[in-house]
Amino acid sequence: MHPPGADTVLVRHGDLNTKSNRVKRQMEGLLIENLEALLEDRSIPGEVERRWNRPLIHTDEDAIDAATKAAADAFGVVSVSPCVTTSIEKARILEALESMAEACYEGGTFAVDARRADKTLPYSSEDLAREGGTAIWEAVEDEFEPEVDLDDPDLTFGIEVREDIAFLYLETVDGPGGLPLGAQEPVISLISGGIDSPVAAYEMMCRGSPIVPVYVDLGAYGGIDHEARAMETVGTLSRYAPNFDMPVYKVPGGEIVDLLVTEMEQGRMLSLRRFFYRTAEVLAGRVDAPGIVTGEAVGQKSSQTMQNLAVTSRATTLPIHRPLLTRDKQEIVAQAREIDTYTQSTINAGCNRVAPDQVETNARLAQLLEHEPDDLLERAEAVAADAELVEP
Ligand SMILES: Nc1ncnc2c1ncn2[C@@H]1O[C@H](COP(=O)(O)OP(=O)(O)OP(=O)(O)O)[C@@H](O)[C@H]1O
Repeated sequence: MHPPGADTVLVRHGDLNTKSNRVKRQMEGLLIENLEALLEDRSIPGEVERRWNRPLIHTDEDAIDAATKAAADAFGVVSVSPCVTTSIEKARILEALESMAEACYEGGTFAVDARRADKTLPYSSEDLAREGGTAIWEAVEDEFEPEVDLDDPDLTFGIEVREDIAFLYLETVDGPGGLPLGAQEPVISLISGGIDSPVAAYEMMCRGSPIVPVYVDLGAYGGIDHEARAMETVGTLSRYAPNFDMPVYKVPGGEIVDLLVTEMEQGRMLSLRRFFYRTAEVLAGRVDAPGIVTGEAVGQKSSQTMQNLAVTSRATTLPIHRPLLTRDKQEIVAQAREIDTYTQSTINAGCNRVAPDQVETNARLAQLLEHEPDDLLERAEAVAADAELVEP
């Protein structure tokens, strides 16, 4: 809930505070560009201002909720609050609290959470909290029986006093945290369109790495819905980063999958992963990406046992990042719902089964190479060269 008249979004970032001043300023600049792009993409009126170390979005009350949501979608943002602002005079702050209480308090417990940046002010945070609490109480006591609960209040009146302006708010919306997108090098993101890989890609974006999505077309083993699923999830991810182009490299993998299915029984799924990684490595060279990200998690599938991951990873010299490595499926599903990729990921893609009846859970590279087509990785390089770029 925003207070009446709210026209400013206070944006808080976390990890940037551990950086040197120079890096911090550079990353704040990126965050501001990303916030501006999100506002523009969603047609939300607003100006982003860099003040102290907090970006502020100035907008109008009609757009405040949409601006709050957009800011909470920006990577690097820890939390945001839609605020009214006043001068830093204590009397003005108390008046604003009274008005907020009259308009928004509907009974139940409340608390005041006050902070001030300037320690030379003639009042302390405790003064503000105590006197603010009294002001709120007196504003509503005729109509309600107000009760203060500092541990688990129904409504928190937030006050943040900076050098020359005070922000007042009733709501703090969590952002994804991490670093602003663009703060790190890009990463090749192997996207199948299933539940896991879009979440893994999102996690890398959250650490500042733009993703370069790669989808391997499985030919007769995939199908039109399989591809649509992958493209749509990338489309959803790109809405978090409208100022970053995210065309998908579509790799024609049908012939190779067919070859693996007809020529290999034991270890087929592992060779398929090796094919994916080598393809990703070739494309990484093209876009100067120093790593690959996948949605794999230890033990989630037979191809993802510790031993199998060790063997498949040998197909590339690039690091393979697996942000979901230790996550439970339930947790991944919950995150997919939160970031809005779940529905697309669960479209029935009707793909034909590539997995053999007998799965390998404890592969050794030497044995796998005995069964794998000799030229698999060269073939992977050739099809990667034929990849076409598709807009999601
Ligand atoms: N057709 C594909 N194109 C590109 N990458 C793929 C494709 N299929 C799988 N991958 C990549 O390989 C990883 C492992 O795939 P696999 O199907 O074994 O696992 P998964 O855990 O079900 O992943 P997902 O839910 O993302 O499909 C995926 O997370 C993804 O990064």
